[in-house]
Amino acid sequence: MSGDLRIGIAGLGTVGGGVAKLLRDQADLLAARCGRTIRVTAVAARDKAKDRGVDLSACRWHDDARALAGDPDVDVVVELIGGSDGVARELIEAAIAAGKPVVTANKALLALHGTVLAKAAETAGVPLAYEAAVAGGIPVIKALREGLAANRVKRVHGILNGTCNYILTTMRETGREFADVLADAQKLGYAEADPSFDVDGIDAAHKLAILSSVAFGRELDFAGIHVEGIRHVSALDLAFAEQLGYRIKLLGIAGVTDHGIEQRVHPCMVPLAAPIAHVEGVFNAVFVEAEPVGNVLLTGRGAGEGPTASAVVADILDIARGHHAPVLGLPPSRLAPGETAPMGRHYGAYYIRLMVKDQPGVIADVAAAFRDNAVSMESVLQQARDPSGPVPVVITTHETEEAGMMRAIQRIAALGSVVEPPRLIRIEAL
Ligand SMILES: NC(=O)c1ccc[n+]([C@@H]2O[C@H](COP(=O)([O-])OP(=O)(O)OC[C@H]3O[C@@H](n4cnc5c(N)ncnc54)[C@H](O)[C@@H]3O)[C@@H](O)[C@H]2O)c1
Ligand SMILES: N[C@@H](CCO)C(=O)O
Ligand code: NA
Repeated sequence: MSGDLRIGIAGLGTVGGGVAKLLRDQADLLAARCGRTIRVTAVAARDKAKDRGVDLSACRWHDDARALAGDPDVDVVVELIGGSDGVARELIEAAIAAGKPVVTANKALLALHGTVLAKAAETAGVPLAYEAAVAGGIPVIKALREGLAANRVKRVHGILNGTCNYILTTMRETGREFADVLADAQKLGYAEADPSFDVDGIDAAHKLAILSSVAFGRELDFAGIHVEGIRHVSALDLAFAEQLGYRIKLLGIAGVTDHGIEQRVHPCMVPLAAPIAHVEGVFNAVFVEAEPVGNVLLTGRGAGEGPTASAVVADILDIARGHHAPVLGLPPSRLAPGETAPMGRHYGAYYIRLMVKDQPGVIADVAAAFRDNAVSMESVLQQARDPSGPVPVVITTHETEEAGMMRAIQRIAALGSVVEPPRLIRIEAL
């Protein structure tokens, strides 16, 4: 493919608008870097009159985004609509069938259908590029698929959702409430169209499924991921964590274990000594442990117009240059099956937050429940906050056998002096 590279963009929202602006603003730099002029020739977007800060009046406007696949003036289809099925999926399938390269930022679609789409793209001999789908502007897919391709990856973990990291950071720094800070993240264009995907950990799990596939050479298995979100993390937990020398982060963790590949997304107590504890705001981070390279930490903005547009346009440049790596890092026939090992949380250290009545013997009852189930407590913090209300009590444990921990928690939850369900956050020694 030579001459001008003609782009069709579906979706002109936060990311699509940013891509159109970046292609306009950096046209000369991009042409110099790939030896071709890249121009937008067709778009499909709702609300044609909406001002996106870029003049697209010369483009062909399609009412049906799927028509971009058959548009003779489009060489590359860029899908920035979102959604794990429907038009986004049909557009990508039609583009591949038409022999057109595809660039997408759609982690939901790839997490659920990425293996099938990768096989279709490889069969058709066309690129399916998705750098923007994982960790926004951080080039983590290219790092794993190219820069680290000579390594065996043992574990990847990271902060994969900018909205949650922005919420946890801002709540801790300002004391503002969850709902208030989430509204900010939406205004800033960080959150998904349905923000429950962010706060319930689903978006991070979408990305972890893709990361795991590329890192460990296996088919995607989103359904196998253990997922918890951040709704139950309170301002109290954030303050206690700081006092105890931790930061609370929503982490995605995938690693090779003796019973297969484990994949999990949940809030974690991260020691302040760990670099990832200091990745704040909308920033993401991906920590790769591999041989022979050792540890690699990549960090950058994981959401927002500019960082995401940067990743989308990088994929367009690769296509302009004729770069074409296997979609998931390996030819589909070489991918291992995707099934995920059951959650191997047999041992772990935990932070437990209780809300108890201010009455004699409460701590003794709690301690007895832990003692009788062989759970070793490391620290106990009790701070009377509201004289008329329940008292927060925070306990951290040493590494302990999880079954005993769960028996102790059940016994504690049944105590008449415990007025709310105990809240647990796993302490991750990263
Ligand atoms: N916002 C981010 O920081 C970010 C980062 C990485 C990846 N993504 C992904 O990029 C994609 C787009 O995200 P966004 O933040 O730009 O969302 P958005 O809601 O701002 O934009 C999506 C746009 O697509 C339009 N649209 C929806 N259905 C359409 C259809 N059938 N035909 C034409 N237009 C249609 C909507 O009107 C909207 O303008 C999603 O898959 C998202 O998960 C977003
Ligand atoms: N809603 C996503 C956008 C980037 O994928 C996030 O907050 O990380
Ligand atoms: Na990325």
